[in-house]
Amino acid sequence: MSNTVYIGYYFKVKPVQPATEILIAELGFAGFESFVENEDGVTAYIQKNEWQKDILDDIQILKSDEFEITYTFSEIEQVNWNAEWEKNFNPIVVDNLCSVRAPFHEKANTKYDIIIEPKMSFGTGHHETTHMMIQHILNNDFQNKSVLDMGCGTGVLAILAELKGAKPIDAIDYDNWCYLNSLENVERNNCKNITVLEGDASLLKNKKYDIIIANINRNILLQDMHTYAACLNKNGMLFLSGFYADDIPVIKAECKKHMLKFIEKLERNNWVSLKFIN
Ligand SMILES: C[S@@+](CC[C@H](N)C(=O)[O-])C[C@H]1O[C@@H](n2cnc3c(N)ncnc32)[C@H](O)[C@@H]1O
Repeated sequence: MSNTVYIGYYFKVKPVQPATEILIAELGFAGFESFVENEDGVTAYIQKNEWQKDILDDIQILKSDEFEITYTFSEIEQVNWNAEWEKNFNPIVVDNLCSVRAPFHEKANTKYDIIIEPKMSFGTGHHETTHMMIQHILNNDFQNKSVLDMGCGTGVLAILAELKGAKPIDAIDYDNWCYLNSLENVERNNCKNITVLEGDASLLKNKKYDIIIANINRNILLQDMHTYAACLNKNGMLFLSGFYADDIPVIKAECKKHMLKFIEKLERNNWVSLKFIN
């Protein structure tokens, strides 16, 4: 429970994605500190002493004709974050094998039981892309493989990789909150083989991995593909997600440029996740 005074903005977004994701990114840059997503959009919180009347003036997505975004806001004396997460984070189970739940949920009866304190980071397993990446990890051999989890969010994929026997594992995110949250979750799940790093693809000079997992977005993946390809050991596997079915041709073309061979596609609600090998 925090005693800080917050301003809460309640955004309704149509259609909800990808606009909500973009909105959260922009609000984060503007100083908003915490976000709770729901089926209509997102509630975003900023500390009152960080707030100004024109705080939303530079939020570009609010000016877009492609999305309809409405909002109200109000001052909140105290935010009970635990209650907020409890309301918004349901445990999930992937293929009856892996569950992702919060500490306040009951212990799951699956082979892999991952505990995530989601806070603000992406990666609760609720998102289609995380779900499919979990499926890829479940379906492939990770035993004793070196792994990079690029854009690790809460660290959920790196944690599953360790549970499947991978080592060593680097989990990287450029967002400070995700970096801190991943460190917390790695410890919470007693992982011993994961190094969490704050940064981006520029950290990957001279690094080599047997497996690279990157659930980010189309543009970052296209931009950094040459780096991923250079970091992948011979016979390595690359798992990509964070984009739509329509983006498959451009992602495949970029991979082909780097001699990465397409192997498999998973799809959920128009989001996709692809496997490549080199
Ligand atoms: C879609 S989330 C995926 C989180 C988690 N891996 C999962 O599967 O649920 C993408 C993550 O990538 C991070 N990210 C975005 N661009 C990045 C970049 N250039 N370098 C490193 N991390 C990045 C974001 O901060 C975010 O946590």
